[in-house]
Amino acid sequence: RKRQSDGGDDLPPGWVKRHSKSKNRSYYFNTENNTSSWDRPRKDTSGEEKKSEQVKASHILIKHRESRRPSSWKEENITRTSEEALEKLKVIQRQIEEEGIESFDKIAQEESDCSSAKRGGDLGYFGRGKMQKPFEDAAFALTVNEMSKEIVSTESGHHIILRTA
Ligand SMILES: Cn1nc(-c2ccccc2)cc1C(=O)N[C@H](Cc1nc2ccccc2[nH]1)C(=O)O
Repeated sequence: RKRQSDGGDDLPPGWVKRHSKSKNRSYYFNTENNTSSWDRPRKDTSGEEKKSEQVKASHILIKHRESRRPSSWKEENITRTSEEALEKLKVIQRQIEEEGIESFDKIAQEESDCSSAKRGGDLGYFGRGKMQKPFEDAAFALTVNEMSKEIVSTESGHHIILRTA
């Protein structure tokens, strides 16, 4: 039997690449339903098997001088350093841990440098591919009503995240 030259690693499940002696060319055979095709079957890219899952999250963002946009509703020109922003967010995080998760909304309104502050930091629902990757990965790793233990850093600054749905 001919070894699969391409390893068949990007063929959909069940499909193997074979060689037709009579036609002297490759063809594809599906060992699950015994169908064959001259054309290489494509992986299902409709994404139906990809989870179209969404999460809902709120966050508190503290920006710094190297933030992508070092300005916010709170401060026209943000000059604190990244380290100072981190320290400021750690204090906020401890305050929420002491006061309880229900204080997140109020504290976000007062402290967050994101324009979502006016909504208690609520960003609404989002799927993968929408937010900056470190933020997305952290948000999708949380369970509902869980607040990120680690501070998450993106090009916008430093965040704490609360997943709400
Ligand atoms: C993603 N997003 N949603 C809102 C928002 C949502 C609801 C109501 C008002 C604003 C603001 C933003 C946004 O990007 N804000 C940026 C800051 C920022 N950068 C982020 C990176 C990841 C997640 C949220 C983030 N927010 C800004 O104000 O400079």
